Amino acid sequence: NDGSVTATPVDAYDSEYLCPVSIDGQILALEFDSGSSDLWVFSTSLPLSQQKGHVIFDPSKSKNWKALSGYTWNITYGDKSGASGTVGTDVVTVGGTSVSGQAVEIATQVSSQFVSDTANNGLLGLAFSSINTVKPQKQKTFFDLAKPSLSSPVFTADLKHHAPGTYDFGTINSAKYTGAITYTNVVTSKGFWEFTGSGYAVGNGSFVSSSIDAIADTGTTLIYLPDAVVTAYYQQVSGASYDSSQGGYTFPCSATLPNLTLGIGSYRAVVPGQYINYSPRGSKCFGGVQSNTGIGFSIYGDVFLKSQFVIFDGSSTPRLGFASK
Ligand SMILES: O[C@H](COCc1ccccc1F)CN1CCCC1
Repeated sequence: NDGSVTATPVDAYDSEYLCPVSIDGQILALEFDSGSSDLWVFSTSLPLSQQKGHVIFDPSKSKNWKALSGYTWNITYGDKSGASGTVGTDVVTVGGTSVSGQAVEIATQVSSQFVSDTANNGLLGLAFSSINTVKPQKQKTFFDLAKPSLSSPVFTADLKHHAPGTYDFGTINSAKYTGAITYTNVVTSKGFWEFTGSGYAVGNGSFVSSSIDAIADTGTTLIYLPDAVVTAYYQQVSGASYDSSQGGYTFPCSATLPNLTLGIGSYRAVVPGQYINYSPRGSKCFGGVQSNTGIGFSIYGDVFLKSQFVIFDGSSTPRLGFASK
């Protein structure tokens, strides 16, 4: 049974998007993350100080809860945030899509970034199950468990700028995009939705062909690209500079930002310049495009994804589809 769920920006900067998820009737707002593969929740097993302000899952109140004795999980994300705990299974419903036997990872410890982000009550991972962190046996993602019941083994992301969007499971809603969908192959060896971009253009400048190894990551806020692209971009922004104290490129908040075009095959995905004015930071504004140095690949995060209609095709040959909207 196909489903559709609203993805609501957590703040005025679209720093993350949260979706309501039902765990045997207990509804929590979770961050859908195509860059990881664990479904974990704030729980009654956390210290009270870490529970404060969050919606808490209480397994003792769930009729369908089955503890997995001796199973544990421990995850560290790219931004060094993390969480860990124990595991059970339960019935998990997202929009109209319900799965039973879903591994629900109960947090017994979460890092300070999660404690302070009180709108976020956990994550629903949508990357490949190969990178699920549960031991002694890794567990399947919601998408993997839902696939057999979906009309087609896909989910789509229609995130929006400063507005609620949707994740759909099982169907590609042609009312949500314009023109043709361009598909590109995915490499799953790192467990991510990883693909090769074909190049970039800054503003009305000419397109530069170059292979960009990237992942499509709904759990990452910004776009992280090779230095050559990032310097070329901010050269077109008057007053822009790399500010090591802020950890990235900043510019005067009054600056006019050029569009950034990112190639996917022959398709040209246009990120509006205004999406790249991410947020005020100190006396300047912080850029939505930053360097991928230290990450090992590029990340097409929410600043990019919200400019597109994106198909995550989980068929036997996984691929990503992109269309304008
Ligand atoms: O940790 C991510 C952002 O990390 C970016 C990233 C992704 C993949 C590899 C290396 C990286 F730096 C954001 N969190 C994910 C879940 C909560 C927020």
